[in-house]
Amino acid sequence: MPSHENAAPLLQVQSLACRRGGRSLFKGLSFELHAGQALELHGANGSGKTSLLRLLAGLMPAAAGAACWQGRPQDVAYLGHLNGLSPDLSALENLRFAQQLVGGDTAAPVAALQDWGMTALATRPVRRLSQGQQRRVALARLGLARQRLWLLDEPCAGLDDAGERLFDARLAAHLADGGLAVVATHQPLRLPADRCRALRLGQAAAC
Ligand SMILES: Nc1ncnc2c1ncn2[C@@H]1O[C@H](COP(=O)(O)OP(=O)(O)OP(=O)(O)O)[C@@H](O)[C@H]1O
Repeated sequence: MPSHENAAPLLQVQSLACRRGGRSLFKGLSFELHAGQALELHGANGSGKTSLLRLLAGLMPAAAGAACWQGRPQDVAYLGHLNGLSPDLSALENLRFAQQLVGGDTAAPVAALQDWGMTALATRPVRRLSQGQQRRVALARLGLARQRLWLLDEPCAGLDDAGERLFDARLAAHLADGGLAVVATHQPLRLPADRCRALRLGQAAAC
């Protein structure tokens, strides 16, 4: 990263190994990420992208090696395949609940839903939103806590073209603000080359 290249990396992964179901998914995995950088994770179904994100989020233990985050633990946001929204609450109620947990600007949930083109649907129960609309709500919530490290699993799943462009803009702004991201994706991220690196995990689709 131009302005952060000489700074110490904020995320350091050293010789990381992961086993699931008695099988080795990867081992000897090492990389570093600086402020303003994203790492895109590629690989076949079952190659271990979600597992790596869960390791980085501290949701499962590594078989060997270490992932060291230099920031505060609460500065890490994980968005998995599931959106983690309360289906009986509206989009706005979900975001207001999330905002109350972190404090800060009480107007932010309304603004976040507006940013994601969800104003007209803000008061509809989440269970009555489409998959793509629910993903938009989850991504709108992601920006509320202003966590520095984003761990995202197929963030654009279900999004239409306009939604993907919104995601591109939000991710670029997050990185420009000194944030970091590790993103499992089957599509290349549309980021400037100096912002983004790629890592491909081993083949495992039929394992
Ligand atoms: N709870 C579990 N217990 C045991 N093995 C699991 C569990 N969850 C996943 N696995 C196995 O771990 C391997 C890696 O799964 P993972 O979800 O990390 O892959 P992925 O690269 O994210 O796949 P996809 O592209 O399909 O989302 C798979 O072979 C899967 O069968």
